[in-house]
Amino acid sequence: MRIAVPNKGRLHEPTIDLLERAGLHLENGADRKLYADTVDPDVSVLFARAADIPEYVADGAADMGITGYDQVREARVETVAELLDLEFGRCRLVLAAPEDGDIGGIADLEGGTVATEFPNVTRDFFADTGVEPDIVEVSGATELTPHVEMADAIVDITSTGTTLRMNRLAVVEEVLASSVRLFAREDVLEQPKIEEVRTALASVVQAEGKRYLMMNVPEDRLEDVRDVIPGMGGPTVMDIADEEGTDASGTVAVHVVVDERAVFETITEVKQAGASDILVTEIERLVE
Ligand SMILES: Nc1ncnc2c1ncn2[C@@H]1O[C@H](COP(=O)(O)OP(=O)(O)OP(=O)(O)O)[C@@H](O)[C@H]1O
Ligand SMILES: O=P(O)(O)OC[C@H]1O[C@H](OP(=O)(O)OP(=O)(O)O)[C@H](O)[C@@H]1O
Ligand SMILES: [Mg+2]
Repeated sequence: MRIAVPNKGRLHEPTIDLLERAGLHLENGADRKLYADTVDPDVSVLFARAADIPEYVADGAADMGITGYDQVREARVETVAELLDLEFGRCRLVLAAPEDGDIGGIADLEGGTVATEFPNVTRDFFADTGVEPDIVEVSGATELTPHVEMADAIVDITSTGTTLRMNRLAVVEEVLASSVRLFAREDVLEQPKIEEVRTALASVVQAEGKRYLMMNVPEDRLEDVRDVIPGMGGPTVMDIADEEGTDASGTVAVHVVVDERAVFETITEVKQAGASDILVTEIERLVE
């Protein structure tokens, strides 16, 4: 089983990091080779350009792929299926035009020109609108084209909006929302390894933004503590043995997974409800 992953650019590092955290440590691949092995003898990695990955998977050079949804859509591959949203590399493809120009809406582009690195996505977008501008494919610096009379508008990636602003361009319409996805070729979907890899990566995504809380609670305050815990699926409650090894301590240990954003409030509330010795830890993986 081979996974194609970005060889450079902004998706490379986070993708490698995700594989590592999922337990798929890379081996023999640190020196910018084309392939790397992983600790799992049945899983190897192929490094490719983010834009080429969907095609590599469709053609059989790899079985699974990790790249932006925008690239999957642009490649128009029909034989791959999405398995998982990896929830990083979030960005939008937008139709944008000069702030002070005459393009205020899609209709203003009839007979006009749109420059983009994503001609297929752009064509599909306009096909639904009934407006038919010329589409010019460029391979970078798309934001400059409206200022050198090459195009009336562009379809390009934005996330913080800085690049658009710097080039005095304003969003006319959103074309596509993207994030990085795990996908596989349809003819290998039934292979058990695919599900193993999906589960491992999903466990990392699941753990992101979650914290593990442990605390001691007097048995007679347990209900009060339980009432203020927002945990997923309810807390785990365990007896604590006292010095003689019997469980007569009257105290229980409560463990719970909570959303990172709820940690601060939860600590205050469980403390008021009688909990003590509260411990907060990160979660590496969470297999559901
Ligand atoms: N500003 C951004 N914020 C978030 N995600 C982005 C941003 N720019 C690009 N991406 C995502 O990363 C993918 C690859 O972009 P990146 O810039 O890393 O590669 P690239 O420009 O194709 O690299 P290269 O051309 O050097 O191979 C995009 O298809 C998109 O999914
Ligand atoms: O909304 P922003 O946060 O400004 O991000 C948008 C920019 O990010 C990407 O470029 P990147 O930085 O990857 O450079 P590249 O053109 O070399 O790929 C994209 O092509 C935009 O130009
Ligand atoms: Mg880029």
